[in-house]
Amino acid sequence: MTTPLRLGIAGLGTVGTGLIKIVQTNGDLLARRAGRAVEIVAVCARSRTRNRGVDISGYAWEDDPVALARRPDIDVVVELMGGENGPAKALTEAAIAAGKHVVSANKALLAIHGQALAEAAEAQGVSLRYEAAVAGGIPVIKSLAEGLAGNRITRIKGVMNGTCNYILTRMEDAGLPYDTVFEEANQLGYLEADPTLDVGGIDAAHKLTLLSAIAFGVRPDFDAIALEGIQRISIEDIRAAADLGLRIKLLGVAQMTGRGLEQSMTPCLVPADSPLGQLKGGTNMIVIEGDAVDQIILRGPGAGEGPTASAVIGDVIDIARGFHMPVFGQPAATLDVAVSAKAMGSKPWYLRMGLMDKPGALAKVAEALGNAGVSINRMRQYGHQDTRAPVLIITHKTTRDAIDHAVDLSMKTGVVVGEPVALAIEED
Ligand SMILES: NC(=O)C1=CN([C@@H]2O[C@H](COP(=O)(O)OP(=O)(O)OC[C@H]3O[C@@H](n4cnc5c(N)ncnc54)[C@H](O)[C@@H]3O)[C@@H](O)[C@H]2O)C=CC1
Ligand SMILES: N[C@@H](CC=O)C(=O)O
Ligand code: NA
Repeated sequence: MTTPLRLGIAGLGTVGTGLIKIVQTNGDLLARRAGRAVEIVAVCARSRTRNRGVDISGYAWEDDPVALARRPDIDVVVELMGGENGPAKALTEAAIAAGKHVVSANKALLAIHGQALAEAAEAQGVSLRYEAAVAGGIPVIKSLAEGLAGNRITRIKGVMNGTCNYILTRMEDAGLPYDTVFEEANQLGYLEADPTLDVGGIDAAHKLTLLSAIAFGVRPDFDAIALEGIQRISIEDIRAAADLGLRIKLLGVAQMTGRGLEQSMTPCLVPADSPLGQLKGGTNMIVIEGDAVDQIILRGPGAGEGPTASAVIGDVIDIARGFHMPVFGQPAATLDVAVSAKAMGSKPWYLRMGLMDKPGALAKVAEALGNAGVSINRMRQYGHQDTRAPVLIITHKTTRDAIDHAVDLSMKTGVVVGEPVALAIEED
């Protein structure tokens, strides 16, 4: 008789509760597929008594996550607490040191400490798996590390934060204000404990860090990503983009160029009728390009209870089956230090600025752009607002540095009111 695989779960919030529901509901199926029973032995959270809609009375309780990690009756520690440092890091390190496998949904922890944790796990011969950490229910880690393992990956791009996509698309479709759609995302269980990680693009950049490590064989390096959140995007931008046949997405791009690995996570404009432009709500999409496969597109729920727990249990089943893989798809010691640049390549840009409503204002801004080497493709002026004349400029292809310089020079003309908004247009 094969012994059961015994789990200890740290964190009983959205994802932890989802995991318990799957184990309790699909126990027979898991046992058949894993070849052995999967049992929850012990759990740990801040509150023992909170009503979670699941019965946890049959599991041992631990107040201290590290004590849970060290329990001799546990084979796999599932870390669903979150946080880049603190108890999540201590528990993961303790579990690895105690020779336990770890399954985690914690992209922040892995993006910042992934290299050290991977080296420790590989030295101990245990698995450290994190499918839930990137794009929730989409099996993107498996796709890259297993299905596409024979490809030289050339580019990854995609929408990797459900909260941001939910906010941007609900504001446009339902004409609802930011605060209302933010609360809806909260109710759906999409938000990080600190939601500035979501809207600041940091959560999505953590995910891109992990994908880049697997795809390009580089050490996880969060600081190598050019980063900007969606906080400055207004309903005016969403409407102006729609008028141009475009939609705003928080888009991650990682590509190997002659200059090295270029990585960015920034709000971008994409054609409204493209697969990325059509993406609604908390859905994520990852486009992967490889030398042999050409292009594949993965689309699915990137957040929420069921989808995220689905990814966690997939990792647990792999461990139950005895499947073992290096943390980032190749031994951590062989990962390169990334020759990376916080760059975005050359693209057309969207610029929205408010100009003083006086003769010559537009000419001064056009001259400023010219002086920065930025060439204008098309321009549109909107109805005046008080003494302000909003103007939209679409440039020919140019670099982020040139756009930043153009914005600086425009501000120095003295005719720009407020902060201009600059968004790259991702055409292909
Ligand atoms: N909610 C989602 O859609 C997704 C979440 N994730 C990740 O999954 C992890 C968990 O997320 P959620 O379930 O949404 O969080 P949550 O806030 O709903 O739940 C966190 C749980 O951890 C427990 N916890 C936190 N600190 C603790 C401590 N010091 N000691 C004991 N227990 C502690 C809390 O009591 C709570 O039960 C995070 O790393 C998050 O980034 C990943 C993908 C999607
Ligand atoms: N907060 C995240 C949850 C999943 O990773 C998101 O909104 O995508
Ligand atoms: Na995933």
